[in-house]
Amino acid sequence: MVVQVKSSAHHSSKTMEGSQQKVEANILLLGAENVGKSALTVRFLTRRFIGEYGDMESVYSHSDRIDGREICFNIWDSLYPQNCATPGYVSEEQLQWADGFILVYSICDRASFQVVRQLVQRIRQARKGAERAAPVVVVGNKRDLQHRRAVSGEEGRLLALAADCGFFEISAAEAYHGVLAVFHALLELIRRARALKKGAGLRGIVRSVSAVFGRRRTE
Ligand SMILES: Nc1nc2c(ncn2[C@@H]2O[C@H](COP(=O)(O)OP(=O)(O)OP(=O)(O)O)[C@@H](O)[C@H]2O)c(=O)[nH]1
Repeated sequence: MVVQVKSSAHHSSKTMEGSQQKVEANILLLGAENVGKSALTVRFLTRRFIGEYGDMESVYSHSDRIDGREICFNIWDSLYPQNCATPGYVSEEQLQWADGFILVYSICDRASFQVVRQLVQRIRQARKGAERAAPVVVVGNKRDLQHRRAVSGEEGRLLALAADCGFFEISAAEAYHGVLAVFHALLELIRRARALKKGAGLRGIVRSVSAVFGRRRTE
């Protein structure tokens, strides 16, 4: 697989959490064709919506200062394989690379929602037995197209809740702030997962999702 690196930033070294060193987060965007993965990525990187994005698979690096700390986002804007025979396909390389996942569907496209459902299962299965569940945020994009809605907000929310994922409905076309919230929420989940890595396991990441998304759980 050919992946373009769109900046000079390093992609391999993960710096230490808990110090003032730069924090690096590898974020993988997955989802069916045409759901707006590139639109989300470009919105986050440039604050702009440009309309047409081509079909290049790319990794971008983007540094930002959040809460006084420098964060380097490495963002892999993937292409879903055409005529894919494996539902919810994610390559081993992608699973190994990613610290966190943004799974995108279009609220106008029920088939794309099913792809996200399969992707959630695949990611959860792949990390089964790992000491922590992978941080995942599910995104219903194209919220501006209400008249063409095919997936309710409730369905998206339930899917995310059932799999302990974050959830947002946004419009990459209309606004920057929803896109920013998606990346920042995933970063927070990644940071908490790293902090909990030693010992807390799945219970810890479930609590993290609850904390970041304000969900109350009975134990
Ligand atoms: N109305 C509307 N259109 C959007 C939105 N986000 C993306 N689009 C449009 O949807 C189309 C597909 O967007 P892309 O970002 O290329 O989607 P993608 O998931 O990267 O597509 P692939 O490259 O095929 O995987 C483009 O025409 C975008 O302009 C949105 O929030 N609202």
